[in-house]
Amino acid sequence: MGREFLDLVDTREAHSIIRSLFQEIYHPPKVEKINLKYAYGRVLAQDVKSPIDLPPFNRASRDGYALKAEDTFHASEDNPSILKCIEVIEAGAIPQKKVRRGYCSRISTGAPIPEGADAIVMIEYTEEEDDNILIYRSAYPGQHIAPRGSDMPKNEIIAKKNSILSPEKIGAISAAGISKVPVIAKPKIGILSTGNELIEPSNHWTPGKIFDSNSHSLAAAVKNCGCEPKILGIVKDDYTEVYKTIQESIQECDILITSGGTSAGAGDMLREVIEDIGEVIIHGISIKPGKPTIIGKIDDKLVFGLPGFPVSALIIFDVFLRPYLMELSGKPQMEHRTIELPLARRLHSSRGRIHYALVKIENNKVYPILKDSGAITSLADADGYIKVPKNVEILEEGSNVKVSPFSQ
Ligand SMILES: Nc1nc2c(c(=O)[nH]1)N[C@H]1C(S)=C(S)[C@@H](COP(=O)(O)OP(=O)(O)OC[C@H]3O[C@@H](n4cnc5c(N)ncnc54)[C@H](O)[C@@H]3O)O[C@H]1N2
Ligand code: MOO
Repeated sequence: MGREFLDLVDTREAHSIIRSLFQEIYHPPKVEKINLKYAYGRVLAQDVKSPIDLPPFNRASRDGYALKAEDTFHASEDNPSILKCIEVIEAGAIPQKKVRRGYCSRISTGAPIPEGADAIVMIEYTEEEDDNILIYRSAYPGQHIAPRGSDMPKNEIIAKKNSILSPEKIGAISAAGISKVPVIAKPKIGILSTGNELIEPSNHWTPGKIFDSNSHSLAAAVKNCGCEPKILGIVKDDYTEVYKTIQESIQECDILITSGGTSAGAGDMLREVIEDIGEVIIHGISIKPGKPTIIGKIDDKLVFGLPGFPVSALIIFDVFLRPYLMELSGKPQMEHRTIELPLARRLHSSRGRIHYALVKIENNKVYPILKDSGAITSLADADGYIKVPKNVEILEEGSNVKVSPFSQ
């Protein structure tokens, strides 16, 4: 007998080991400063405060005349106030003249309010007649003026640590004159497929070969967790090649995910390679599918050896990587919601391992997908999975089950 995974750990123990490894290796998360241009969707690593008052000066919020409100108190359509215009202030200009009683300045929206003025009357309620400006409406002090700091005073928090940079937040940050923001660095996740039978989907099929689907499904799942996947390609079941590739690629990423070669087959040497370069922490989890999963550590980085079967690889990713990767990238995790519905037909499970059974939901009933872990179509059909406890062998038709949907 080979030295394959004889010491299975149960899922709870596996979670507890993974949680402490992430805590030990990847905390606190790496932070990088990036240009606001690239910040959409990223997670802020610190509070961002405004270094200035916003608006930075008392600002006109309408086109019209800046004046003293008291000059207009009795103004009406029949009895306009008559003022003299002393200046025209465009947005971006600096007012040169003080507005005194009996005078006004023509002003554009966004321009600074001249000294002495305390209100704006909109251009629609005025008329220019010879040298005079006729004001047909009264104004109250402060009318159509956005005072300095009224939008956001200096040092106020614009966006909080851990918030996701939305278009609105990016707008507010740039309005404060900030062009770079500290964000949580996206963890780089290397993805390597192992197997002599594998070829790229872009290659021509030849007998005995299988298109590599794990690289692509795992890369998408990694992205969905807010991390950056790096597809490293396919490596043959050859000790030296696997050794060299893992040793080199671990340098370029924070976590390495491999698929295939975890089991007891002739070409399965992943365990040996990880042991020779670093250490194997777990080999074998009491879960179905995914039993031969390997978790190891190389150069203080984690390596997850997922089983080659596409269903097994994705289920193990979902159960043992997704929650930790999301936490690492700062991506908010939705509450793990499940949908409770009756089972459409009886489901047999194997005793002794927690069974994650793929299911489809139709007409408010849960249909188990009865293909094996190698069937990629079972994934494409599945809406999610149900968790069958390890001591349960049969779930009867009609019994209520909780479905964990794949896309949260
Ligand atoms: N004697 C035993 N055989 C197997 C056992 C066992 O306990 N004793 N466990 C079975 C279980 S359970 C699983 S799961 C698989 C896991 O095997 P490996 O991780 O070694 O995976 P491979 O043998 O390399 O591949 C399995 C299967 O998946 C296909 N595959 C692999 N990589 C990809 C990929 N990137 N894209 C698409 N398909 C892939 C591969 O062609 C195989 O068909 O072992 C069982 N055997
Ligand atoms: O553990 Mo394997 O992944 O059952 O199919």
